[in-house]
Amino acid sequence: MTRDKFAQQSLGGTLHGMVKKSRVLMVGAGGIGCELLKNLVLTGFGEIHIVDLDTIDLSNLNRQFLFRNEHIKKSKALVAKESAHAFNPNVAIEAYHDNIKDPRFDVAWFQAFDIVFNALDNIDARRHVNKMCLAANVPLIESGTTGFNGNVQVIKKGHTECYDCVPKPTPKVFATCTIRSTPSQLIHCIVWGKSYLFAELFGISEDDAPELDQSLEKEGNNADEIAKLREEATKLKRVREQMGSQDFPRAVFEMVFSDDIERLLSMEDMWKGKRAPVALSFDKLSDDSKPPVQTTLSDDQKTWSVAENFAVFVDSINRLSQRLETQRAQAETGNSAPVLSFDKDDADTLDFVVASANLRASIFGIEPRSKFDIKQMAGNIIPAIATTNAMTAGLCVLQAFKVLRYADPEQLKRQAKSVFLTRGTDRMLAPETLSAPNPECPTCSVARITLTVDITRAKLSDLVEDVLKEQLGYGEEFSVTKEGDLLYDADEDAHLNKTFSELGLGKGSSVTIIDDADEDRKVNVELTIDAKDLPPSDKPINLVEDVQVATKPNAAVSSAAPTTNGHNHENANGTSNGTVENNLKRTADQASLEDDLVRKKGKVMEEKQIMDTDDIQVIEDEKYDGVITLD
Ligand SMILES: Nc1ncnc2c1ncn2[C@@H]1O[C@H](COP(=O)(O)OP(=O)(O)OP(=O)(O)O)[C@@H](O)[C@H]1O
Ligand SMILES: [Zn+2]
Repeated sequence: MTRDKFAQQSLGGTLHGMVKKSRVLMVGAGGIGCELLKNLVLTGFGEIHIVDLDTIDLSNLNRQFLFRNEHIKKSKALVAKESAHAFNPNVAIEAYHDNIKDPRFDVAWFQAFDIVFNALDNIDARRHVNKMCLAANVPLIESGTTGFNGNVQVIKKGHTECYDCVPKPTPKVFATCTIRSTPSQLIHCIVWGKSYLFAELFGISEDDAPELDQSLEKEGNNADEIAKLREEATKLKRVREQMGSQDFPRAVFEMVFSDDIERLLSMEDMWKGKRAPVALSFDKLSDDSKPPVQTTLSDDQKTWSVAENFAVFVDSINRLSQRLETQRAQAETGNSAPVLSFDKDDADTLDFVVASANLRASIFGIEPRSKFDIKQMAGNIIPAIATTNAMTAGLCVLQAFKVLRYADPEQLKRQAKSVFLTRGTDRMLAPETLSAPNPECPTCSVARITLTVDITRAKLSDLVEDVLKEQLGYGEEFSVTKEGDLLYDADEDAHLNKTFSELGLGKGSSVTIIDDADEDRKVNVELTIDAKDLPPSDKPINLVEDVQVATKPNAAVSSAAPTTNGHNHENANGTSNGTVENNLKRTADQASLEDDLVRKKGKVMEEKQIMDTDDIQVIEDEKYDGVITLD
């Protein structure tokens, strides 16, 4: 019996032949990636390339089953290749321990694949691969999971929505005043410990903290309170100068848990109808009885008492100060001063944030939590679930079959699905028809033009004046951006005299041109740079071919975002939550009625040995103890 007999039987000869001949790329070899690679190898995908920049961590082993203890600190891509190859030596696997954003993975490299799979954990890398697949015109199967939710989406340039067609929500931010003056939940105290106290003492200042919303200050609200908060931060900077002295823990403690709280209390208006905070005393807590700090630290599931949190606070602040002092002593003069950053897996930083958050919580009458719980909250951790990854990876392969089978893109659009995996609704899997591209999408509704540029000679002004205004016919109102950062518009001319290399624009990088004219607006254009040394007598920047930029159809502006599916609530991990809100969906009752038909049909299929992977729907059927029926 040949190794691929079963794959051939279940897929049928034609599709199986296509699978065997295919050349695919998998980006990311983590939770979804390990499952997906196993599926691809066992199904017999002929040539599989894997890219992952990371090394294996102990915390990966519970679900990333291609990795074992002895692989810790080794490259994920290389170990995944070795482990998976043993499942099917007929498959060729190539592994790269690298960032997918590396210039060596250019458009031509992407073009050599039949399908690209994203098995990533961050929006930035997903957007990059999305862009490369659009540029290379290669179908992309995008996937993501968060806890029990998963989703898979097929992206085909010009025919379906791309990853950027539906804008992604920005991460949650908290108002500064809630964090600094009036916390009402433990998460506010954790953000305070992590993004304010820790950052001010050991890291970069709060001005750079992404979780704090500074807009209140900009709008001039609560002027007195803001002034007070600024004063506190300045005082804390002075306390920071005492780092290394024996009195440092006391100085920090008394400032943030005693003096600042007393000052807050003096703003009586703030506490009308609210529980007023109660300041803590360093001396009293020093005298309170508590176990040795190592005993407290050894139990991360227990909620520590105020005295225990106090002991951990003092202990961790000493550990962190010593570490920073040592780093400073070793730092070379002339380099910027070393700083520490919060990492949920760095025990010193986590202990400090847990103790600080719980002490602050006790001041404001908020329920404290265990170190284990606070680690999840501080690290924005949503537990990764192996089963969700496995199901999602399975769905990726089912969609890949459609990509291989339907060469005609419009047929593919009709046959392939965007699938949502979710709990808490009638159906675990909700397949959806793919939407058409959003005509306003900043990524896929763009025209792509290549420029030959001598990057050491060409200036931004050459691009603006010679290429855009002169050759492509832009008026005065347009902007030039690089990865979302503004380089030029009618009010921003600071960079005009800089060369491309000074602006960090080299081979393969690109800028986007957005026309802001009132009428006949041109479609967005992405200019990709082909860096070349050009003779000094030549112009330093040239269009590769004669092009004209089309104008936007007026109607498209209002018909913009295809938000018909109500599914696009993306969370931090980049997966949508898959809530079923669409009226077009069948109800549970309808679904179970259909189940009977499905089962009958299944029987007939079994008898006739018809193997057709199209239109697979999975329905959880409670009447039959959660049996899953494939239609
Ligand atoms: N730019 C990138 N280039 C290549 N690989 C990337 C890039 N960004 C992320 N990855 C990889 O994508 C994978 C995503 O896997 P997963 O979501 O399971 O994350 P993880 O880091 O393995 O686990 P966790 O974040 O839950 O600890 C990781 O292995 C990560 O290294
Ligand atoms: Zn798009």
